Amino acid sequence: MTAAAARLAPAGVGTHRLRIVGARSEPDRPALVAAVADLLVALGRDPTDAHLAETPSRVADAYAELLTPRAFDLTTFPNDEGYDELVMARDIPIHSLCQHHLLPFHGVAHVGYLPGQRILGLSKLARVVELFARDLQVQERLTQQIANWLQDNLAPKGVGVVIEAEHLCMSLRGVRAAGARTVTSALHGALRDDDRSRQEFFALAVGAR
Ligand SMILES: Nc1nc2c(ncn2[C@@H]2O[C@H](COP(=O)(O)OP(=O)(O)OP(=O)(O)O)[C@@H](O)[C@H]2O)c(=O)[nH]1
Ligand SMILES: [Zn+2]
Repeated sequence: MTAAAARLAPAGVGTHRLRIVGARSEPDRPALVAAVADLLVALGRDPTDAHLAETPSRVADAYAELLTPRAFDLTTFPNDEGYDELVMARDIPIHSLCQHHLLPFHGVAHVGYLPGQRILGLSKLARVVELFARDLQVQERLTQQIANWLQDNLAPKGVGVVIEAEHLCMSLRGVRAAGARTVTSALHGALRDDDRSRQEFFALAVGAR
């Protein structure tokens, strides 16, 4: 998925930076523009209408933006003080596109880890969420990808991810269960295997509301 195939050395001194670039193929813009123009015609609309004339290119740009994660530096620092409690970023806004209906799902992600030899720049937790959310997704895979990636690239003692999201395909159409939120989780290391750490993670992630 990313250029971060090289695992960050878990030990070592100083600040480490690893450039992360989403490696997904770029959408074919001309094909996308033509497809949206066809969609408008199929919907019985006049594509020369002043409001619709530029819609195919706007929609193409919108999809390209929604499906392209921003590149970032994965910055880590030595855990000099041996901090050994959870680091938790709660309520990270998350937006993605449902793979089944191409409609948005959105909500919040709670991402935590138990540091090993290095700690992560805090903003990077939200950046890793975006790295995988800007894709055609199902919520279960998205949750696992974030947890797996952090486990592989940060080598912490444990990682936990919870996502709470509303799927517009479930609220606007179909079953029309407006307000229903789907909750998924993925755990690694001590957050999966150690009962106390696991309970603490879930208490911090979802218990405090
Ligand atoms: N597991 C999972 N299912 C999802 C996700 N997003 C959407 N879906 C579901 O994908 C399913 C597709 O089912 P289908 O029966 O083929 O589609 P449909 O006829 O449009 O289904 P309804 O939404 O029930 O009208 C639906 O139940 C959606 O709610 C997701 O992130 N994870
Ligand atoms: Zn859907």
